[in-house]
Amino acid sequence: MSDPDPQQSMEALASPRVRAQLDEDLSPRRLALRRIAAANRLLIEDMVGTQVDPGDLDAVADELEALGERFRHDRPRSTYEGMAEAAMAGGAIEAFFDHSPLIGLANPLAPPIRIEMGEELVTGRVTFGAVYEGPPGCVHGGFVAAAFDEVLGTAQTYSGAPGMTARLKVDYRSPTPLHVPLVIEGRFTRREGRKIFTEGRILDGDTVTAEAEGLFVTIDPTKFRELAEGFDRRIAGDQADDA
Ligand SMILES: CCCCCCCCCCCCCCCC(=O)SCCNC(=O)CCNC(=O)[C@H](O)C(C)(C)COP(=O)(O)OP(=O)(O)OC[C@H]1O[C@@H](n2cnc3c(N)ncnc32)[C@H](O)[C@@H]1OP(=O)(O)O
Repeated sequence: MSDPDPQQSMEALASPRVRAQLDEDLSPRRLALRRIAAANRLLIEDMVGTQVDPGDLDAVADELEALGERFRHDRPRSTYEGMAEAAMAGGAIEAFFDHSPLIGLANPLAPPIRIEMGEELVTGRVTFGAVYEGPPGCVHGGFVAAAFDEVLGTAQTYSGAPGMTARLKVDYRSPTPLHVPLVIEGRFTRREGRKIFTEGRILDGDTVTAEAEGLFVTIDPTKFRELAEGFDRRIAGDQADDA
């Protein structure tokens, strides 16, 4: 495999994450999808621990089921399939990141983390709400790890040859609080052949709540295509089973 041009990789893979979080030059469809996701995110957050009168809960469920019916017919199996503007479909790569489960503004499951890319440091900013609760008042450790995966996954692009996460080590130093603006830092430290080393930490003010080391392994871009093709075959098999 030839070494990719670092500048090209940054352009192709890194900055679109940042551009994906701007509101500039968006099509009406993407703006609407982001609005829907934001409303959905708020709904999910507000529903956790709801104080709605128990007698009203069935009526709320009826409303949600009726709303769900409007989307059911075109529910995608994958965002690659469902997002006509996404990179895999030949459109703007930023649209692909709109669906990220960590940074995607059009994905209601995303907290979302806001990514900034400095000269050497990637900074993620996020406030985790109630739906991410693990220990009382604190972020579930799995979501801490997921946040690191995203931020270190961005930092690895500074290597010029980004790949997939092979190994993620997390040290949980102190509980990571909910409802508090957190800073997640990520750095590319070195590259050895296809192995890309990164490290990062999560800060609540001056307190380090967690530290991580991530190993990424450069892959041939065709691996993404193979993953997509394998997924298509699996779906085709499912549909044949359903018939
Ligand atoms: C167009 C639209 C698309 C846009 C595109 C965007 C892309 C940006 C997406 C961003 C997303 C955010 C960032 C999230 C990133 C994930 O979340 S990725 C998802 C989670 N990760 C995975 O699913 C990966 C699953 N694992 C694998 O597929 C394979 O194991 C790997 C990682 C590709 C490596 O396999 P391989 O290519 O066969 O490499 P292999 O020869 O086994 O290992 C190479 C070297 O790495 C070492 N190594 C491998 N695994 C390990 C390990 N676990 N521990 C230690 N060393 C290891 C080997 O020892 C070897 O070392 P050397 O002998 O060279 O010294």
